[in-house]
Parts: sequence; C-alpha cells; structure tokens
Amino acid sequence: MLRIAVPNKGALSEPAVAMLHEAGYRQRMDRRELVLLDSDNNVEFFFLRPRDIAVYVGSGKLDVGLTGRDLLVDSTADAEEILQLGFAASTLRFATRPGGPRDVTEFGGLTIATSFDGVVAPYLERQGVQASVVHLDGAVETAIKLGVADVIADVVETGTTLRNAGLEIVGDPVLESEAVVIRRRGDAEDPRVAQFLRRLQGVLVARRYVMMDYDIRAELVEQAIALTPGLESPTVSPLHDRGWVAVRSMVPTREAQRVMDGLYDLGARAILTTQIHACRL
Ligand SMILES: Nc1ncnc2c1ncn2[C@@H]1O[C@H](COP(=O)(O)OP(=O)(O)OP(=O)(O)O)[C@@H](O)[C@H]1O
Ligand SMILES: O=P(O)(O)OC[C@H]1O[C@H](OP(=O)(O)OP(=O)(O)O)[C@H](O)[C@@H]1O
Ligand SMILES: [Mg+2]
Repeated sequence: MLRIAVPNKGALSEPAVAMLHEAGYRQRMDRRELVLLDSDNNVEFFFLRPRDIAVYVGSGKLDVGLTGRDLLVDSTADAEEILQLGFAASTLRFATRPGGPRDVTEFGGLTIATSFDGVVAPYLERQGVQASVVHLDGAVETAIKLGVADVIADVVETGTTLRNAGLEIVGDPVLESEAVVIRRRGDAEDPRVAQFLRRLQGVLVARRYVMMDYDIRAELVEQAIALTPGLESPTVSPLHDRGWVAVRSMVPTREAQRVMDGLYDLGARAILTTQIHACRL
C-alpha cells in the first residue's frame, strides 16, 4: 500500500485533490475525512496540514507527499523534491513600507517577520546581514502596521495582498515555489512511487498539450511537420487521395491557435485539435 500525504486546506489543497482525481485516484467527498483508502489503486491518502507534510514524509512514515517547495525548504525535514506539479506557483519576497529599506543590504539591525523563518534566516546569513527574524503563523502583512516588524517576507502571487496593505516589494526574490511531490531523501527506487509519478506526469502532459490532426498535400508534409514536430515524431498516414497525407501530432496547448494559423496558411485543411484526457509517454 502506497501512503501519500495530501494538503488538507489552503492554496495547495483543491488543485492537489483535482490533480489526483484526474490521475484516476479516489478522492474524499467530505473535507473532514482524514484518511481515504483507494483499494482499487492500492493507495492510502492522508489529508494533513500543508506545513506538516514534509515532516511526515521526511520521517519515513508516509512514502510521498504533495506540498509547496517553500514549505519543504522551510522545514528541517529530510525530504527531497521529485516532481514539479505546475500549480500554486508563488515567490517568497521581502516587503516594507514606502520609504523603508530598499535592499537586503539595508536590513542590518531590523526586525523581519515571516512564516518562513527556515528559509529567510539562512538567506540573510548567506547575504551576511544581521537582522532579527520573528516567526508569525500568517497574515504577516499586518506586522508592519502594528510595529512588530520593519520588514516582512511572505508568499506573493499577484501582489494584491501586499498592495492592499500599502507595502512594496524590496530586494531579490528569496525563493520561487510551486507544488511539488516529495519523498524521503535517499529512499530507494520504488516501483509504486514510479507508477504514481507516471500518472501525475500523464496529467501534466494532458493539461499542457492538445492532439492536432490535419490533412496536407504530400509535397508539403516536411514544412508542416516543422510546425508540428510533436514530442518525438508525428504520425503520417496516407489518405485515399494519393496527393494528400494525414498528420497527427501533440502540440503545446498555448501554441495551438498560432500553429493552426500557420498550417492553414501552408495549405493544410481539416485541422482539428482534441483534448488529451490522460497519457503515458
Ligand atoms: N496566493 C497563493 N498563490 C499561490 N500559492 C500560494 C498562495 N498562498 C499560498 N500559496 C502556497 O501554498 C502553500 C501553503 O500555503 P497556505 O497558505 O495554503 O498554507 P499555510 O499558510 O501553511 O496554512 P494556513 O494559512 O491555512 O494556516 C505554500 O507552498 C505557498 O507557497
Ligand atoms: O499575492 P497575492 O495574490 O495577494 O497572494 C499572496 C497571499 O496569499 C497567501 O495568503 P493566505 O490566503 O494563505 O493567508 P495566510 O496569510 O493566512 O496564510 C499569502 O500568505 C499571501 O498573503
Ligand atoms: Mg496561507
């Protein structure tokens, strides 16, 4: 039985559950369920606080977990990242009041509030800055207004929360994060983990690519394939009309419309894109 940690709340929770569902796993109906057995797939899901996931996986009690890179780095858990999941993308940034310090080099002697002291304190040390780091559990933007800190370091996605708090980003990004799959560092290769990762990779590919079909005159097929090279090699099939061939190829979803325009201009017709539901490459 593969034991998998899944975030039970917060920004990671819903997209993580959606991805597991797309990968064919049973998911909980009730948010209060703590453990869910998917006996068809021989997997058990444990719904845990996002921050605790690296601890469970690092201790070897659970085989793999879905969490944020920032939470993994922030923890002292002995776990490592094995797959990037492409959602919950965010950046850990410093912010302060307008007129405050403009750069990390000006943070000396100041107080910095953050929920990510495990990332921020070593970062400041590496920069040779001596500042005091205060841990807060959340809503750190308020720390400046209440005089608890001069600077904060927090998760920024759109920047709306900072703007609404009247704060400005300063300095370089501390850490780029996204949802990731983690396992205990140094764990031996496990075929059940490999299969779990293949399923998630299948979802990532299905989300990022569409299948494109079109007909093209045989003498133009090389030019057409230059527009749709596919992941390895496109399928080219003869049509009943010998002057034409049918081509089938995977195309990145966000390029699909531009590629269709290019193919049309080249003379391709019956250009269709279809959604990929699942795949194993
Ligand atoms: N607005 C956001 N956009 C993208 N990712 C985010 C956002 N807010 C948080 N995250 C990511 O979600 C993960 C956990 O943050 P989240 O706020 O959901 O949990 P938490 O703060 O530990 O828990 P809680 O706030 O519920 O106590 C982190 O990896 C973080 O980078
Ligand atoms: O840049 P934005 O798009 O505004 O998003 C960033 C905000 O989202 C998260 O807060 P969350 O909702 O998790 O609240 P929390 O502070 O209680 O964790 C994070 O801590 C920021 O405050
Ligand atoms: Mg939060």
